[in-house]
Amino acid sequence: MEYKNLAKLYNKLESTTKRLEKTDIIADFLKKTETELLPTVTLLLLGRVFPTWSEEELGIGPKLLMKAISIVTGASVDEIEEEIREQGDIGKASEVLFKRKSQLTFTPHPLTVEKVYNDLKKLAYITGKGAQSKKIDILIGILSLASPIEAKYITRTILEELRVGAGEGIISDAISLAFNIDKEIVERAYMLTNDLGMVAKVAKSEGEAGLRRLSLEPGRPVKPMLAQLAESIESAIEELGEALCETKYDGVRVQIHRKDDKILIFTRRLENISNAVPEIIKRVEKSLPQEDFIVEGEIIVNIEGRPGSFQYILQRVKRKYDIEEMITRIPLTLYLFDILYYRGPLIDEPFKERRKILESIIRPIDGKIELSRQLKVTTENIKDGISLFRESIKEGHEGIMIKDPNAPYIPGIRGKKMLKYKAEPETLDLVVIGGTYGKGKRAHLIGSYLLAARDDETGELKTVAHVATGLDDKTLKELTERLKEITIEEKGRKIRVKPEIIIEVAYSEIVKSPEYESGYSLRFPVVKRIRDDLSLEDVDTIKRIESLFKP
Ligand SMILES: Nc1ncnc2c1ncn2[C@@H]1O[C@H](COP(=O)(O)OP(=O)(O)OP(=O)(O)O)[C@@H](O)[C@H]1O
Repeated sequence: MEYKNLAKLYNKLESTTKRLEKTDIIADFLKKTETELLPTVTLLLLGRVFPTWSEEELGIGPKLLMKAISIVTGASVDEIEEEIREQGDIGKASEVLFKRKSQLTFTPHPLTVEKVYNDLKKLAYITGKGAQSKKIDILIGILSLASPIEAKYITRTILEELRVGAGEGIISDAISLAFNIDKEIVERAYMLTNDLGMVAKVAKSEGEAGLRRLSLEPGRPVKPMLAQLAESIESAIEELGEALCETKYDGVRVQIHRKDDKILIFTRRLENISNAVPEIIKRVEKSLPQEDFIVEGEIIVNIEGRPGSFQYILQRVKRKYDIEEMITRIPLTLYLFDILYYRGPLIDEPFKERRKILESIIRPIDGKIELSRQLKVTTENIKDGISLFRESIKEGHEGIMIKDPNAPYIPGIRGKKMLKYKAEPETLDLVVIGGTYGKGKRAHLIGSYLLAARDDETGELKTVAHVATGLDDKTLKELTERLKEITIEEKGRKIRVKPEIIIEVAYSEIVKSPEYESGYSLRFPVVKRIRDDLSLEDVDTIKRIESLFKP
């Protein structure tokens, strides 16, 4: 397929903000796409080259891309930066620069979707000496064949900021419309496989029956079921009638898969961290059966029997070297709390049954791999739930989870079947999209950060607040360096950055505000921590902010 067709599709999508129109446009396109190409087209529509759970990353920053654009168009890097400032993003700037160039040159070969996709994929595998120049060569190879409109979307794809407002929800609806299959069936197939490309392909080639056959598979991570905040322990238990309450451990959520002899550990953003925590793999091997399974739990830092700070755990899961040393320096405990697969999928089983299965197959190892502490609480013994909360806090944990014993496991959904109650007030996970350099002595530091939330409908990022408190000087320096790397626009003291750093913020109150694109803002926002364990998809949505807003 010619890439021109995809570029035209992106352009059409950008010209409307209406969800239904976008769905129609995509459905039409998917119908016309050959079956084999559907997985590629679906990924590119999402603005990605690799699925979210893949370990591969494009790894191209704005600076490298600008260099390639400069070579292809003849414009200097300063001119490109100027154009980005003027147009507001690298895509539009490239379109303008390529238009200027194309008045001088003539493109002989049309670019194909396959070429763009395959060449971009190659970028992830180039490492070592001379990597930068090899990467530039590939970028030049693609861009020198691109027309202005193609350049607009290729550059945006490379920087992972496609901005055409086609999120997973819209694409899932479009698949249902294109191939005339019930929305719920498409959604469920996506929920179980986590692969919209495969869903599109099966929908087209095998229809509804094919989608119904798709299921959970050990080795392929699924999105975790998320929790809502409980107003109070009492109200949560009264609403559920009966609940299974558990200690809420503050670490990293992991989904552990055993497929044949291989054990894989994924984080909540479905990142594969198996190599970083070999001791956990060994313990899982020892204490769970030698059969395929998917279990879930929380890994926490255990300093002589007390939970250690969340920041330590990030040092462990992000680590790529000196792992053996880290095992003794930062010891970990795994608490298992759910099971999704064992001798077949279990997600439709009620939680109490899943827990029984988990209990029946695990051989706990004290302080190394354990079951989450759990207690059955009904309206008759609410005080026991409250005691569990108090004890958990006293021991240094975060609070408790309050779970519906009869609920199935619903991947990727934040619902009322699993509630959390914490000692500290709720926080928001927001992405940094800009910043402001300080003045005087602090002119070299970015001291204030512009934060955005996600629009659930379109996937667009919308501003919510500036935050300037809560960071120590060391973190401020580190963050400044990281933001410099991903700066895409600079105007005076203000910068715009590629959205990738996620910050957890506490606040005193959510208020309505016309000043920010989301329509809301935060009073007294304070940075709690940097959440390198989250991805853009985990950024809180405007809907969530709305639900936390108390008029
Ligand atoms: N016993 C437990 N059962 C379920 N989840 C638990 C348990 N202990 C700790 N957790 C953690 O609590 C999280 C549930 O809260 P939520 O789904 O809202 O995630 P979150 O957005 O990361 O919230 P938070 O920032 O409060 O952890 C789970 O993702 C998991 O990481």
